[in-house]
Amino acid sequence: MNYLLRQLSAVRPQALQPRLPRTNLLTCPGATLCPVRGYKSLRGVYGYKPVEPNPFSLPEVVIQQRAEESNVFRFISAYREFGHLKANINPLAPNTRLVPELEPQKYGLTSDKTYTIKGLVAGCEETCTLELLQDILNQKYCGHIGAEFSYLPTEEEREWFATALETTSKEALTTEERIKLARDMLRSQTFDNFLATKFQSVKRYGGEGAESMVGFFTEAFKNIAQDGVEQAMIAIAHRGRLNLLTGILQYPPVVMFQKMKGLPEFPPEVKFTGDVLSHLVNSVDLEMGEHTLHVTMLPNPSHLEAVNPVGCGKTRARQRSLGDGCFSSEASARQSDKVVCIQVHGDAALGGQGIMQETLALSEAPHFTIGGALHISINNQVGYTTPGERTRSSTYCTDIAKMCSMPVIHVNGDDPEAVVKAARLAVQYQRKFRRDVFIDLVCWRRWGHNELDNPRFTNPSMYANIDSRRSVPDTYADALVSEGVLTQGDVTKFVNDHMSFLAEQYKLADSYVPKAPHFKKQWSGLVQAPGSIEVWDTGIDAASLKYLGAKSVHVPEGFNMHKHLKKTHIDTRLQKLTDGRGMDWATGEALAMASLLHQGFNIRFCGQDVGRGTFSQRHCMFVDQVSDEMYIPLNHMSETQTNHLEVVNSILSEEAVLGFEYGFSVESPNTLCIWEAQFGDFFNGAQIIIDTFLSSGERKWLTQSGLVMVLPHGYDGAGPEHSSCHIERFLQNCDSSETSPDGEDVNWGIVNPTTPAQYFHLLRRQVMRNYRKPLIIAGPKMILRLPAATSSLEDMAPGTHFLPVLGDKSVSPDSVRKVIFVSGKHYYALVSEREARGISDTAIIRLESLCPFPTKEINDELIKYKKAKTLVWSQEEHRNMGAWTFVHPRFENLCSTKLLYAGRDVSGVAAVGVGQLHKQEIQAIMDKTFNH
Ligand SMILES: Cc1ncc(C[n+]2csc(CCOP(=O)(O)OP(=O)(O)O)c2C)c(N)n1
Repeated sequence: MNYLLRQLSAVRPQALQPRLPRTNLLTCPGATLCPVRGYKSLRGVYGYKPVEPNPFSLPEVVIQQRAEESNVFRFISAYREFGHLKANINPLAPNTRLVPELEPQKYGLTSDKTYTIKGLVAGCEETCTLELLQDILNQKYCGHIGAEFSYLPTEEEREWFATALETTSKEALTTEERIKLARDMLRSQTFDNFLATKFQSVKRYGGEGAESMVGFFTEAFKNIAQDGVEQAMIAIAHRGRLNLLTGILQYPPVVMFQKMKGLPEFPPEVKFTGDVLSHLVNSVDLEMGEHTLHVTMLPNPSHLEAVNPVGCGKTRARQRSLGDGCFSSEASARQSDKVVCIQVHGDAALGGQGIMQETLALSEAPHFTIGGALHISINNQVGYTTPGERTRSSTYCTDIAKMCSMPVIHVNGDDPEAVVKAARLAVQYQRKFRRDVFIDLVCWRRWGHNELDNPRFTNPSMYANIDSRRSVPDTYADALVSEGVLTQGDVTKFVNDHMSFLAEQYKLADSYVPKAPHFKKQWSGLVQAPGSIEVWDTGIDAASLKYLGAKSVHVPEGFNMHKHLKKTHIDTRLQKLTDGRGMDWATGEALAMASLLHQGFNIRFCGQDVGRGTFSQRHCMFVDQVSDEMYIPLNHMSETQTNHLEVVNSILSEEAVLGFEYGFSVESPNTLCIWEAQFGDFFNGAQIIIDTFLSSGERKWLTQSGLVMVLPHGYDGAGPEHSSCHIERFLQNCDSSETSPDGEDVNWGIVNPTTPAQYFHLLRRQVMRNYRKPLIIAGPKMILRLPAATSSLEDMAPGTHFLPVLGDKSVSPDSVRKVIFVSGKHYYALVSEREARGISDTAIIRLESLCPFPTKEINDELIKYKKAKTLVWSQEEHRNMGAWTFVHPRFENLCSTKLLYAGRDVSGVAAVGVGQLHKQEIQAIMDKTFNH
């Protein structure tokens, strides 16, 4: 067996050395508390941009002009609100819609008069006729750009948007910009054509019909870089992804080609399973004139829109690491606004996937805000085979944006210059107001869902129309040629040059050797997890723990503490720390967090109501009972504290929030990221994130995450829901072997700890190891305060660590005839029952770790009980649930042990909803366990 005991001092990599040496902890004066900063801690402002009094007011002269021409202004306002309905944004059909709100007679305007529009429409000084006014407004509001902004939350935003939109329509692109636009689109088209010839059976989800999206990207990159943004984070699905990667993000086509030939993207020495072509990524520095913009494209799963909250979480983590202080925060952990998240949607996915509702709901919520994202919907008016109008109930695929009053700019994708202008406008808005903004790029799709798919079976007339169309790049190039901006020779050269480049790359594909992944920047010092089992010393001396524990409940003078909390939480904790024993779960957790903060790690603890704790157990933040101010003691441990606990009482979402936390964790390996479900079973709302990122991300993309999921679990009569965290589903989703002992290189850890000290060690180990693995913790409910489930400071002392198996010290091995194996809080029920039945020949052994499966530790226990005749697995879950189906084959194969089963029968429901039945079932489990 490959089993290795590692001492922390011997193996802790240099890069992860705590910034405060351990000796600092030892010299902390356990009894005296350092003075703390003032606690005016900006309730609800943590992570927000500073709220300033809105200085905006319309100039007097404008108010007067509007008053004088109030009917004209009402008419103009109608265009601002409804003009988009008349705009020519659909390249496949002219807009013939009648918009009654835009009829001038409704505003008392007639053709026989002239009207003063000075000050009412940007850039217009004229006095004009109704017809001229209509022309001006139609041109500004109903051309190839139509925008929705009348619902923006402030007058300043609405006024700004109207002026910006009215001005945008006038701005022309420079000759240089136009040539670049033509060249970029021709390259995109050439890339698609090249693949169509060389890889006819490859699904590339090409950009044909949507090539003007490259205009959006280049313009957005240029504009944000000019505004001082240093990085862009792109969350994108399949459509046009490869074009973007090779065309703009400098992804070497050779790597893509070798992948298309079926070869792996990583070298053979790394443990990985790889991913499909349409999920490839790149991270690159783009030179944008005087500015450099670092652009990162995230790996994504096929599950559409799932990547968006992940992109937001990763963006926030990067903003935190760059912290230049744009966003203020509770404990002076600062957040930069130098990173912009760009989310690329499909129209059907955007209209249908609920995760977008959740993601947008995060956009301005404390602890989640990233200063506004740029969104673009590649609206090709069809989803797979389903025509656009059947993919939603709303007018536009972007209507979800209105949920959070975000502006939407609809643009005709056949007009690439309009797309560039739309991008400019979107960036200007995002930079000015740091809010999300959407572009709806209305375009079409040349082929089926992929290039092997025939779209004409289901959308014949649409495709008759599309088949008759010349491509957007060709049409645009033709226009520039006819205007004399380009020659036909220039166009041919653009195409040929790119074709030659691709052909060269193609030749290199067979001899290309994939590069070994390496851990860079914040990942330096980390490695892939070893194939053996390691033990990390995560203990801390008692004096330091007492000091830190006292800090965890310390509030400044003058803080109005809730009286009950003072008695039951603070005084009790202080007393237990003094005694050195009786530590409850929340104390173990607080000690783990305090020590990690002290040792140079940040912590982000997220979930619904985590600050107080669902079971009113945690109280890692206190609220002043007079002022409502929030105070987090662990952020005020000393004057010089540099690391922080971000207590994230999240919105009521599981999927987007977990995605966000995953994104944060992959960006920030030295932050302990914890997501706690309100009750364990609520994780199922986030199943897509769990399956496609958390459990599989490292295997697919070599991306490590140390995210901890705490899932309160346990049968306590609470009914079908709230009882089970369905640990069987996590076990089914792990790659622990049934036939050979696991190493640390399993895809994730799954544990069911039964003491605060075990939990303490797990949390500490999570960031102290030199690799990251997601950790699933079946968390406590009733044992949060169970006297039998407490720990002493000795259990956390130097030299101690997480124990994958807890043996039974209460029995003498020679007298044992039966061994019961159990995992989780059911242990305490078994111990009570054994006592009640007066049994003395039965040992009860706890499996605290399920994955990696603790083969060695189980065998070590089994060896002690040579006279045992009966070996039982006892669980409170149903037979088809809990850990039974997982442990059963492993006990047989790895421990040569046949176990009897004692637990609930199979069921399709997690737990009964009738108290009497619940009790009967428990009795039956106890009888089976002890009578076997
Ligand atoms: C959550 C989810 N459901 C179903 C699918 C299967 N699927 C792949 S692409 C697609 C259509 C997407 O349409 P749209 O969002 O308009 O993007 P487009 O492919 O047209 O660019 C569907 C249904 C998926 N990938 N993800």
